[in-house]
Amino acid sequence: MDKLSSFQIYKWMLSFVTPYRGLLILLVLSGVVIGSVELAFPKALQFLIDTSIPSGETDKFILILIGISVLIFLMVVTMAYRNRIERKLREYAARDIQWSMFQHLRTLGYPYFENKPTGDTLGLLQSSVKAVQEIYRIYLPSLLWRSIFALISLVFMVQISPLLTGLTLVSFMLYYFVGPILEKKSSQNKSQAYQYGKEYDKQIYDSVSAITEVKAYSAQPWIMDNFRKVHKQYSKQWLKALAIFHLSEVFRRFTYYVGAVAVLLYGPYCVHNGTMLVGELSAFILYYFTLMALLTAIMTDITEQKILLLQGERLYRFASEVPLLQEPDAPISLSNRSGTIRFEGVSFGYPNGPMLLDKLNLTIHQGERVAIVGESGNGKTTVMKLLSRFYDPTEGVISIDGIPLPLIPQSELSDLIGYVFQETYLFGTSIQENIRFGKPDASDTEVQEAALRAYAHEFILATKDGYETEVGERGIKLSGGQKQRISIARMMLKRPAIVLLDEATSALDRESEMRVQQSIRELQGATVIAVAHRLSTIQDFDRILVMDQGRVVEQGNWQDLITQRGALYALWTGREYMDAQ
Ligand SMILES: Nc1ncnc2c1ncn2[C@@H]1O[C@H](COP(=O)(O)OP(=O)(O)OP(=O)(O)O)[C@@H](O)[C@H]1O
Repeated sequence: MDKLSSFQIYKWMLSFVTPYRGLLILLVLSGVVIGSVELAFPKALQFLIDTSIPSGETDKFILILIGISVLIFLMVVTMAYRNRIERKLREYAARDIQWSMFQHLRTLGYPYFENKPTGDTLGLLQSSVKAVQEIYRIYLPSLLWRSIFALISLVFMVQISPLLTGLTLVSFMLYYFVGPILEKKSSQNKSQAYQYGKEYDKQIYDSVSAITEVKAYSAQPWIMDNFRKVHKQYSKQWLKALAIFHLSEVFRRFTYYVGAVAVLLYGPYCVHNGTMLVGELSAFILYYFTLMALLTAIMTDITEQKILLLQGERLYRFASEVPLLQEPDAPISLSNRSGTIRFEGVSFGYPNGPMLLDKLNLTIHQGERVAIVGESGNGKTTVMKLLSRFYDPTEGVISIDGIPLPLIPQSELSDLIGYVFQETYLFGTSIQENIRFGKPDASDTEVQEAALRAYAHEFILATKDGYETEVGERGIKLSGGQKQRISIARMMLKRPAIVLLDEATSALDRESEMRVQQSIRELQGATVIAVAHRLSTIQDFDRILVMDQGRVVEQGNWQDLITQRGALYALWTGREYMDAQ
């Protein structure tokens, strides 16, 4: 993995602020106004001690006080204005980064989700985004105003005594010789602690999402044991990181007071030899303490931001992740027609995996009903995934109506295809909403018609609230067969031109399965491609493809292939017993 500099990451994080540079400029200007007024007080004190008191010119001092009162009023108004623009700036940037990450996640597509644990992605979109948002909400505004105040204080200090200013800054610079070493050590330890924290988040996610398995296997002690181990490492690492962090804090304070002692020793000497007035020294000391408080706070901000940079780096890497599948530059529209599907010399292997499909050639005509059969794990589902363009082939071309898939807009392809997956995912909402997912603008009647055709209507009516029944998280309150029928109803509602059924009826009883098969048969003009292990369900398909080792080794209708006594016959006789069950 390339090493990224903090500057690179910080620049990227700040890019979410640049669209609001107008607000940023206003924020800086208001900071200058507020800082100048606030820091005028030591100057007024200096005038009082050096000029007003010795000369007895109280009129002038009263005039100055009136002037300061006007400025204070101006400052209070500016403060209210500054708070408003600061709020806008930080909330806009925080909103934009969250939205941008979410949008990016969508473009990454299927391969990303299949290869990244969900816990990781959730952690990224929740904790990392939140951490980076703190930069806009806390650190950036405070760094801005602290830097402005520090600069103004420094200007006043130099104006009073450049020599004394140089002397105090030397003590501050002392921190830089030792501070960065401690800070680096601290952030390395915190980085390690974050890694353990990530692992901890992942374990929490896994234990919640696999609650059924945990219960069924009485795995609670095992889970708790793992938790304890990771949590122990996590808290130990944090304690270590914090210890080093506090050591650097102590050292910073030490340098702070070294400077103060230098001012207290050298300042009176300057007054004594007449190079400085008492009022000037008093004002200088006030400016010095203000400046040091600001500089040390800036240092703390920078150190704390460094820790957030680790989260920023995770997000930056995520944002730089190039989608495996790109939208076409010059798309060709299919206009919702399907046509002939062709696989020409298609080879494919999953990233970092062995080759699965080996120069596969396949033609499926519009309206044809084709079943793909074969031993488990030999690539049947993969053929469906490639046709849906979840992945691109390593070699060869897949086309619909002569147009290669990469040239078809992804949204059109999704509209064209209705995929009923091996595992049904239901959202934790009502049955109705879960079916409507297939066509968001469908009427209630359309939803019910789709449910009827998926042979789901009757069981839905038998549930407590009918179509309004909540299915629980991931549909936990429904049986496997019920979930499958809802998933089929979704597809029926969508009425796609190409229907992909991956073991879509495997959890149904015989009667439900026959009814659903009949409805699928009635899908006018649709091309149907089905993967099935229960061979009895595909006997009336127009064509059966038998796959072995990434190739189609046999194809034809049921009768011909069984008579031929080849690969299908071998599968059939091997599975007769299973089918009879
Ligand atoms: N996302 C993935 N990353 C890596 N390997 C994968 C991925 N998905 C599937 N595989 C592997 O690819 C091979 C083929 O999987 P596929 O799901 O296409 O088989 P299948 O013929 O449909 O199996 P089954 O009949 O059991 O559903 C399997 O060995 C599987 O482990």
